[in-house]
Amino acid sequence: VSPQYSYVNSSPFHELFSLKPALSISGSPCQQRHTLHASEFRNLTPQDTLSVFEFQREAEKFTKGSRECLLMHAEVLSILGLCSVLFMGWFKEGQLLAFIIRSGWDKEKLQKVKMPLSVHVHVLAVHRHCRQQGRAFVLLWRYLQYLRCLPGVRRALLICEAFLVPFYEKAGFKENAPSDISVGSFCFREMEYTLRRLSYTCRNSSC
Ligand SMILES: CC(=O)SCCNC(=O)CCNC(=O)[C@H](O)C(C)(C)COP(=O)(O)OP(=O)(O)OC[C@H]1O[C@@H](n2cnc3c(N)ncnc32)[C@H](O)[C@@H]1OP(=O)(O)O
Repeated sequence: VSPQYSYVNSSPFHELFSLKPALSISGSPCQQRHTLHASEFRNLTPQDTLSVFEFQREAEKFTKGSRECLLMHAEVLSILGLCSVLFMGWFKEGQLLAFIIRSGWDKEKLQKVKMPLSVHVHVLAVHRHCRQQGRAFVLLWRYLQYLRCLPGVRRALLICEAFLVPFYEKAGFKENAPSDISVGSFCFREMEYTLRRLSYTCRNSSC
């Protein structure tokens, strides 16, 4: 499996999840250069640090009191530099629309364990101007398909607030016992997704 994952409307699933017409995100200049892909799913890299940092800062989850969850600019830069293979962004004409980043990123762990058994999704976020259009669902689905192909990864785990449980259940996650993690007054549910191997990825492999 190539560590770089670039997905430019060419997947066999594209017809299932074709994109809606181009959006103009107000407040941020839309890049229109011909060299930019109309729509692209790819791993996030350190060059995306500023976009990710600004993006998560505006997400209401972080501005309504739960600032402990906010990753600092240096942390974002550091985690994107360490293991970009587990972070995915959805770009439209070069503009970041949505991203997923995983947690458990401390340097020691990443150096010891090249590919973890469980991937902990830390943040799934969609730009506030693009919500309620099914984008989080599409990105999550693509991310789970992608994880399936990574050797050794067996499940995806995340914690979320109760109101998002139905959303993650719709995406195939099952609720575990309530999480003992709390941030200020926020309590969380733990959700788990078991990654079943696709038959063609198992052929000629030990998984
Ligand atoms: C592991 C984690 O990251 S948990 C934290 C999730 N991220 C955040 O809170 C960051 C800020 N919020 C966001 O970025 C977005 O609102 C997201 C990621 C939660 C949802 O993105 P969207 O693209 O709008 O979601 P999408 O359109 O695919 O699905 C919408 C579904 O999400 C759920 N949902 C999204 N926001 C809410 C909300 N505020 N209240 C209740 N349900 C919600 C609903 O189930 C909805 O389903 P419906 O269309 O049947 O009503």
